[in-house]
Amino acid sequence: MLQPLKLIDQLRARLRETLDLLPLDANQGWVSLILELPQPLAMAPDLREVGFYLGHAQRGEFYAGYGIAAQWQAEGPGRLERLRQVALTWSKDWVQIDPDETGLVAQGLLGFAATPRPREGEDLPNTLLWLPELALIRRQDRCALILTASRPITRAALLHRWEGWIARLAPRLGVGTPLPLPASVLNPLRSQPDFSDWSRLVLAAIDDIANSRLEKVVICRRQAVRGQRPFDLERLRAVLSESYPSCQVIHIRYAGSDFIAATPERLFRQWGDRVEADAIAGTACRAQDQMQDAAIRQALLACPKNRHEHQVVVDAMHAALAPCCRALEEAAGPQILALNNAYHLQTRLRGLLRPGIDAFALAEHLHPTPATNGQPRAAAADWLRTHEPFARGWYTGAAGLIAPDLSGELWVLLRCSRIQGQEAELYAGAGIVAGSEPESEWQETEHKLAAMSKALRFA
Ligand SMILES: C=C(O[C@@H]1C=C(C(=O)O)C=C[C@H]1O)C(=O)O
Repeated sequence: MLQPLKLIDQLRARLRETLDLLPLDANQGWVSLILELPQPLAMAPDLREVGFYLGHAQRGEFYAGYGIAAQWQAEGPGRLERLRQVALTWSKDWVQIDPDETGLVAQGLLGFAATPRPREGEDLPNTLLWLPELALIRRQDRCALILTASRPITRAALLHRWEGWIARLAPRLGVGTPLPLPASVLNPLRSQPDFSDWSRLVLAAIDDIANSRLEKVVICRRQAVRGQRPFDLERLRAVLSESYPSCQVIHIRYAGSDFIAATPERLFRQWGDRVEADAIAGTACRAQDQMQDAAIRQALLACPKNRHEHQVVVDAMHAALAPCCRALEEAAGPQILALNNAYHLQTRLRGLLRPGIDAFALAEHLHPTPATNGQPRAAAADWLRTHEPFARGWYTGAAGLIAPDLSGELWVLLRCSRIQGQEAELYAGAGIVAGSEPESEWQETEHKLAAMSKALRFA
């Protein structure tokens, strides 16, 4: 890695060399400058200000955004369509200059809460589309810095802002990935619902399933914990990436609140006229012992209750995608998705899209799937609104990157936590179908909560 000072000088010089390429006319819109970084980065630093981070260790990718060049918010029915209308202007109003021919593009973050109706106690906007002022991107071995601003803007103002970002970022680029701290103790605070209310909820759901009002509903818990030191989010990102390399680590810091997830569940990826979506439902906790672990895997594949719970999700996602696609197929399955701590059943759907179907339209059709809400969709949402004792916020919502051509990839926000200083609120849920039992579903949520709580102990 270059010495920080040298890097600052190099980036400043490149900025001054390339600034004249930017069209700073009086037109409204945005402008981005993409500058290649001389060496691949191991990680994206947390500059401790408003920003977001999406990283996938196995793919060797991250996209970190800092500051706000532009943002749009929406809520209520039609929330995604309203933001889609904004993003449709990107292709003509967002000029991106890539003088180093990196082939990388500036993207926006799209994120949204579980339901379009905001509820009290939610601290992130219900639906948010966000262009950061500075982004660090890594794809395979290629790394770039992307600077973005709203137009019109003068060259002098741009230089001042962007040099400021480079000065703040460059000294942090040479610093390696933070190591886990010695394990500390987490004290559990309240769980909403507690076990007895949980049992009542699960039994009520099973009743409504027996009465054919529902086929499946996903009931969730919120568990508060207190650590012995303020959590270090940069370290937490590193611990989560190391522990769950196939998961997408998503960190959003906005309006003084930190939301972080390490999710195994990709809602979809869309590029050109293609879409891939993953149905993930059906869970078993893994064992240390290899023989026992192999038996758990086989038992999950053969378990009628889990297969049914999974199939409900596959069928609903198939039905949701069908109107968007001119061809749609699902892989033979289900397959096993193996995480460090759990096995899930997974089925991949692949489709060829009809013209005009972009990432916003796919999000609108697909979200929420019965993996996190239930089936039928509206009945399950009503049931949860009247029964669940807290606002889910962004938990079971989705987030991901959207490119200027409105293609993108969204991840379901699971295995996540809202963090404030030394306290964290963790979320987890379990799918209830005929044959579910309160005790084992509670154990499943305990296990899912542990994915985040274990990592928090080292941060
Ligand atoms: C709801 C959660 O997970 C979802 C529910 C699953 C299940 O019930 O088997 C499995 C994966 C996720 O789709 C969660 O992690 O909180």
